Amino acid sequence: MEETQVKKIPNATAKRLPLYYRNLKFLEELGTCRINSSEFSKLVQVPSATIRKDFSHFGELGRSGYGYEVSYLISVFSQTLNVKEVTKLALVGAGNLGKALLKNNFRRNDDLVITCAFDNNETLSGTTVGEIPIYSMKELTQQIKKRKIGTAISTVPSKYSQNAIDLLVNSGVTAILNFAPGRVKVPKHVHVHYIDLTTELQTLVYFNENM
Ligand SMILES: NC(=O)c1ccc[n+]([C@@H]2O[C@H](COP(=O)([O-])OP(=O)(O)OC[C@H]3O[C@@H](n4cnc5c(N)ncnc54)[C@H](O)[C@@H]3O)[C@@H](O)[C@H]2O)c1
Repeated sequence: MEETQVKKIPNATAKRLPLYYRNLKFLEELGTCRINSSEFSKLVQVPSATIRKDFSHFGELGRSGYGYEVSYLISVFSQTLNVKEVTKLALVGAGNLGKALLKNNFRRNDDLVITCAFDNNETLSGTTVGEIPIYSMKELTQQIKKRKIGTAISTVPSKYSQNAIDLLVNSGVTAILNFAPGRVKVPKHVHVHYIDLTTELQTLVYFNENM
């Protein structure tokens, strides 16, 4: 996100920020993407002119006639309030590598957390790794939507990963970290990053032997 030009915020505005933030998170939970100042005014019980004035201290946050993007307001206000936005992730393919990632669960990074996993091996469904539940693939769409997850990790072997990734994409996931080397097809709005440990190691060995 671009740095927003924030001037010194008046105390009265700063005091209202937590109220705005709490209600924006509430709107986000409801799936509201955009809101104008008069709608927001009814929710927070602050005059819309005050809201517009308050928001103006953070630069150009919205457009007249269009309103404000809820997610953008949240990201700007969370910086000022120093609130950490946690990215919730899903994992598909709870095999050897998948379980290792679930056990680790980015414990050194508070901003990333795997909250659920999926596997087509029915014997894994209903089990947990630490506190992370493993669901069957039949439950994937419902869980991803309910948890509002946009980013997933796939540790499904290449041979089967297209199926798993199609289901993720059809459930609303737009960013995927794929540990299987086989290339998958996704729509343009979806980003896939590949982590190929074999290639990384071969490159390392090459440099070790030739440099
Ligand atoms: N294990 C490692 O150290 C390691 C390291 C680097 C890369 N990889 C790559 O990661 C991938 C997984 O490796 P692994 O060792 O964990 O394999 P694994 O066989 O232990 O696990 C794969 C899991 O995927 C599940 N699965 C298969 N098809 C599925 C589908 N269509 N939908 C949902 N789940 C499905 C299986 O039930 C299984 O639990 C491979 O492509 C491998 O090359 C593994």
